[in-house]
Amino acid sequence: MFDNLTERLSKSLRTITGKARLTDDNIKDTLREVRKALLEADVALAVVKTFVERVRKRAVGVEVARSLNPGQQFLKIVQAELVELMGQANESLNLAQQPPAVVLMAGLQGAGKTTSVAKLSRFLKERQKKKVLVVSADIYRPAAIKQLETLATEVGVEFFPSSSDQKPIDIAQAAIAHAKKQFCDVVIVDTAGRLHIDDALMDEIKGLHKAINPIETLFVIDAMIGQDAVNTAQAFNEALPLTGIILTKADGDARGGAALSVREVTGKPIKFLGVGEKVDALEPFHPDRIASRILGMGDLMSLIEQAEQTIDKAKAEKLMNKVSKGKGFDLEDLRDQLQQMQNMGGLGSMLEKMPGMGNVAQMAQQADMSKQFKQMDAIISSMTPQERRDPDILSGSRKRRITMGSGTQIQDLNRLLKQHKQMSKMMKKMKGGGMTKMMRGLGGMMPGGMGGLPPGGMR
Ligand SMILES: Nc1nc2c(ncn2[C@@H]2O[C@H](COP(=O)(O)OP(=O)(O)OP(=O)(O)O)[C@@H](O)[C@H]2O)c(=O)[nH]1
Repeated sequence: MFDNLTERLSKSLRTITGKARLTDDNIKDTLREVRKALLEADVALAVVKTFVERVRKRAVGVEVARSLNPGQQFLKIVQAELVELMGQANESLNLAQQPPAVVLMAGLQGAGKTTSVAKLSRFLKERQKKKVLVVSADIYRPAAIKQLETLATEVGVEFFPSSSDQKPIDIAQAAIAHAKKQFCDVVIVDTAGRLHIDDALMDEIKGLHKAINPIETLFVIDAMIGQDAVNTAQAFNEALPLTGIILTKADGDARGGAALSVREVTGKPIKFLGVGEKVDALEPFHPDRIASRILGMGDLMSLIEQAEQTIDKAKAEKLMNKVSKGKGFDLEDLRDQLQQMQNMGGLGSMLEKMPGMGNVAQMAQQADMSKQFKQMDAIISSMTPQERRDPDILSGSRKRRITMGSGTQIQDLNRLLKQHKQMSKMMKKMKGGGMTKMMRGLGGMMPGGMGGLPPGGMR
């Protein structure tokens, strides 16, 4: 989401890096560029102004620490201010109340409310071991209720049936009463979408809010709507006592402005980012990590957490044992690793979180790495178990058989074998451990050891 912004900001900050001192003039020049970069990323004008002014105030007359050059010092200020802009700490959901804790979802049509209900319920179930019940109070779009039912089944949470001839308040109250009886911890209420700010529907959701008194009222907003995000967020914030925001479609090519503006204009924290269409594509929002990502410093913490969530621990351990006993990293293992990368959203999404890899990530996405992964998978699948264990036995005729079987060329197979050799060497060096360890290693290489530090990076 932040690719362009990252690129523009890095460019503008580069000019100040070479300077011996931070002066009024070079600060002014750099800030002009920063301002342009933010506006281009669709950050609201008022927010840009406040932000630039805050950075300027902090930068002017600052004592440059001996260990940092002026550019780094300036970067540190920009990072701290970005964090400030997006809210200090990650504010998770407040579910501490007599169960069930009621969560109300609000937002425009198509913002991703229903999908977010499913993602959130899965998140609460898997990460916080909560018993979740979901219900749809969208009586206008009959397919909406069915959509929620399908998603609830997919993520394995309880669905409370409703129908379009009921009243939204009755539906929500019945669901809450049912949840109490069933000892559910959380009830998530999905609501009807609005095409735009529509008085009748706004009144309806206000009434619903009053009747069920949710502990969390989450506003779901699509990052792709750019500058409009601010007006929409403001309108919802005035109508409802929002407690937080879910910013969806952060995986798309949105320019990132919404992420930077909504907190400032509503005063409400972004609590989650939607990063894909699948039900597991939800990330808790950490302003400090996002600030690092925007500044091209990567987000290793999120990557490591994600790896720990998705990587099959048993398999990783088996691999570690195998490699540490001096047995090779074979093609079967390579296939497992590729699979795990795919599960983590593919190489592009992983690279995006690595420091300085933003551009490479874009290239990887453009080159459609998933196609290459599929091709590698097809090649390995066309080998016999013996060949996978010991690729050195691959003679010319075996290679021909494999490429015929997988619909690939000899060059593709040779490339795969070369990549496998390289990975195998790397694994030996790390004595197994696969991706989690590889990323830990990367974290350790960061200036200041970001991987080992609590989120916060440079502060
Ligand atoms: N890429 C991407 N797509 C998303 C994300 N969240 C939702 N979507 C997609 O956005 C579309 C709309 O999502 P819904 O959940 O149906 O939206 P809604 O707000 O419930 O819409 P209404 O029920 O009509 O109000 C669907 O195609 C989703 O798959 C996300 O984080 N990333």
